Amino acid sequence: MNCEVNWLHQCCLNRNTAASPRQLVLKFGCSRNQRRCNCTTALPDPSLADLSPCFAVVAFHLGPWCPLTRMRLLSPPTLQPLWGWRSRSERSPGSPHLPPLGSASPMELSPAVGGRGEAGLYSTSRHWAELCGAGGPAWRAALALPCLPSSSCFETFETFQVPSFASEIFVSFQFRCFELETWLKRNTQQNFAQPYQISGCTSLIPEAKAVLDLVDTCPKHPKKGDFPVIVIEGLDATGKTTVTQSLKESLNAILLRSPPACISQWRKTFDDKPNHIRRAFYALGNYLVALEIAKASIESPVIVDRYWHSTAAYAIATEISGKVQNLPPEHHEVYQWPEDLLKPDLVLLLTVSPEERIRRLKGRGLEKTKEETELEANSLFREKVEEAYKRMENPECQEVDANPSREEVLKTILQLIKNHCSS
Ligand SMILES: Nc1ncnc2c1ncn2[C@@H]1O[C@H](COP(=O)(O)OP(=O)(O)OP(=O)(O)O)[C@@H](O)[C@H]1O
Ligand SMILES: Nc1ccn([C@H]2C[C@H](O)[C@@H](COP(=O)(O)O)O2)c(=O)n1
Repeated sequence: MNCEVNWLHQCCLNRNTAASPRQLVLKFGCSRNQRRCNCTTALPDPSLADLSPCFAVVAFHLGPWCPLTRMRLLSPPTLQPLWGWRSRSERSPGSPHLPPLGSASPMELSPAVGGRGEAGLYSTSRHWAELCGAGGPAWRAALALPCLPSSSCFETFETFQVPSFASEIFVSFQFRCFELETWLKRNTQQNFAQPYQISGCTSLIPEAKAVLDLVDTCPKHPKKGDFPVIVIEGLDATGKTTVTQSLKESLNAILLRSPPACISQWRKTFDDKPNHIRRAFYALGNYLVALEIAKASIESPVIVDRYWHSTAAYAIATEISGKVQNLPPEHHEVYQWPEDLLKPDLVLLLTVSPEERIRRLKGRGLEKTKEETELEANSLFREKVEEAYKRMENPECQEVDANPSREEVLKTILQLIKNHCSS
């Protein structure tokens, strides 16, 4: 089964989509007062997110003198690659200089005030993860002059003269995305969807092959049996494990979880990979658990601890920066269930107040995952995950107030199941 996770590209929707549909804007400016240069990138076109694996790089060509201090700037070669970008979610090991895509942040050019510059857009025929895989600063080495113009790795798309600070103006370079896309395709022979498929990284991550081999053994479109399939969703520590265990006993049900046991030994490996690869793993996990659901639901009711909605809600919340309002609008296709994935009969979303969740997390005292730490620290992220859950459609998530006692929550859920599944 070639389970693509291309839909996740949609999660890379940028807030400014409507404003400027197909333009990539790089804005450079120098300010005498601030004594530093700024570079702002905006990536208003979601389809451009596909290009990020062949990420573009802006290099800054510093002039030799600072007119303010009359000090010599950097010694030649003066072309200093200072900026790169990639998918917003990908963190760059070893590169504190690469802020998340779409964010505005000062370039580290303080000592170079006044330098005339040259900005360039470059591409790489290699995937970001591959460049970073070597231990972090590999991308820097790959960018360093004189390899830029001649490198097989990087090619120049276009370069621009950036005026000196004295003009105190900001310059915008607008690349027409269509041209950029065409150019990159021609020059890199990349299929942009490829890096988003787990198959694209089997040479980098041996476990990916093992996961794909397993998925290949799955029949396509497995059918659900006659017994109900109930999924329990929610943020961590909302009580999913507690509820699913109790439901198992009360309903004499089979309890499954996604990702399923057959791939859980590789979970740690993928949790440490760039987000899109990690997500591909979880997406495949859902397809594998679907097979288990199909078999189990022939024999008895099935309870599933997390399923597709988890993968989608966390992915959307990770990819969308800023406020909850930046989430794709309701009914957007990112909230739709994948056509080829077995659908459950009922999805229940456990919600608890932030205070109660923290109480429960503390009470549990287990080792936290990277994301759990983020969830704890970042209430905005948590809100976005929960809001994304609530926007899911077909099947939607039915919210359950899980603040009350274990017994009360179980009673509510059993009643919901009875109402839903007996009709
Ligand atoms: N209704 C409840 N009232 C009080 N405490 C609860 C309730 N439900 C669960 N807990 C406690 O809260 C903690 C978290 O519960 P649980 O492990 O079931 O959450 P979870 O959603 O499965 O978490 P995760 O997704 O991180 O595995 C546990 O210590 C559990 O005993
Ligand atoms: N089907 C799934 C299951 C889990 N995830 C991700 C979402 C979170 O990052 C993390 C939570 O898992 P837990 O600690 O509750 O086991 O795993 C997913 O994307 N898809």
